Amino acid sequence: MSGVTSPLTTAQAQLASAVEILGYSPGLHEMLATPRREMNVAVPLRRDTGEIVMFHGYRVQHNISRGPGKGGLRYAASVDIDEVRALAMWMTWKCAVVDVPYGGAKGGVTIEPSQYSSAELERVTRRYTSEIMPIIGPERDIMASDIGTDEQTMAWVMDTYSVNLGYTIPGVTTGKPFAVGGSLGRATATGRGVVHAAEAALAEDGVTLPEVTAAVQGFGKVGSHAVRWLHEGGARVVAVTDVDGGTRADGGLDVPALLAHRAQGGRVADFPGGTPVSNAELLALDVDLLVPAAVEGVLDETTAAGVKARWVVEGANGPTTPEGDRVLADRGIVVVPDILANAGGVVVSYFEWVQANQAYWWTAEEIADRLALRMRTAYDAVSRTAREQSLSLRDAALTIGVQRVAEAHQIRGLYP
Ligand SMILES: NC(=O)c1ccc[n+]([C@@H]2O[C@H](COP(=O)([O-])OP(=O)(O)OC[C@H]3O[C@@H](n4cnc5c(N)ncnc54)[C@H](O)[C@@H]3O)[C@@H](O)[C@H]2O)c1
Repeated sequence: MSGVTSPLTTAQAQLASAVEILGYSPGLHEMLATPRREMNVAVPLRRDTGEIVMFHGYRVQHNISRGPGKGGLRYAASVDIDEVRALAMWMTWKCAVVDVPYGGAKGGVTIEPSQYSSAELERVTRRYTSEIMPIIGPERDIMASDIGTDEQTMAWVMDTYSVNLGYTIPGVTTGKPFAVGGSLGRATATGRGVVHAAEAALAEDGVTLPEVTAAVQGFGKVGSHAVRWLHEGGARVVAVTDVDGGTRADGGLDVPALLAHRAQGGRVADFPGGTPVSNAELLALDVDLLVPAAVEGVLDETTAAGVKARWVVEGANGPTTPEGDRVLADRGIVVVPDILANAGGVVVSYFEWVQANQAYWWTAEEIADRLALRMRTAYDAVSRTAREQSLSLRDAALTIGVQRVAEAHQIRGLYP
């Protein structure tokens, strides 16, 4: 992590850059920068031992001009209101870039989930959900999983919301298990979308997946599926890390064996089919494609200078600081930005919400085809804008997203 540039500073600098390109007034800039609603809640937990501990939780609706708020729920020790504000702002631009009818939101609880039992996490989730009930709902703000939360967390949120209102409302969360109104293909969607974005970026240089080597940081809900789809697409995945470090094999990791090792509870760093590699080493490996899919701020001025990859495809939100961005751009490295590259998750979340609201479920093939089409359409629009206006892919994506949100503001008018 950079330690210098916080996620909120990064998000604000990115917005400022888009506003400058678009020539917007200071007033409109401020309106776009300011979250519409924020909720700060206390989350007391009775531990399994009977002891009471207090946590803090947040829900930020950065913008709701294009539709209900949409965004994940993060459980991590790093969570604070500013991190949630940054993540909510990125959701606003992301939903606009892939043109799903949502605003941007995010939630978080400052808790290290690995330190608590499943029963404790269930109680934290139900209490947090009850506290933010007034501002969430399928037409208000729809939650999904993020770092430290999963399908089970989303089922608890949906159940708590539904029980309190007296009937089942699957559309209040996405990323739920299929048995309670989830969508086929949601669990793998973000990773799959990352690979669609990578393929589109490579294709601009006439390169295909089987011709490239790749390194992926993060082996969670995004990283593990990105690794899987990269492998299935023919790329040679040579290194993977998670929070404890990772594994490397220059001839290519045996990805099915790594996924099986992980599924059995093994640490990536202990995978017998590779040699150890640290997170810092992974970022500087001599590979074609680098996919940071873990946490914010890992590519700063210093680490960006060591990147040897030709393409960086951002699976994580905010993995590159503005200083890191400048270094990568100066070195001619193509960065496919987070709000485009990892948007596959929110695209299939949108499909899940649509299916839940109409109580009619689509096939896995329909979902995969529609996801691929959305990612391709969004990539092409961003790439075209970048070419026509001589912008980076990041500035092009931000410009498209910010412009769509500003347009919604302008058409709706300022009340009163
Ligand atoms: N889950 C989604 O659908 C989704 C969608 C879009 C963006 N994202 C973003 O992708 C990133 C990862 O989310 P996720 O859902 O996969 O979370 P996750 O909790 O499932 O996985 C996180 C992974 O990152 C690793 N990690 C944590 N801290 C690290 C560190 N300091 N250095 C290296 N690795 C570290 C963990 O070990 C784990 O492998 C986040 O930035 C998240 O906001 C997630």
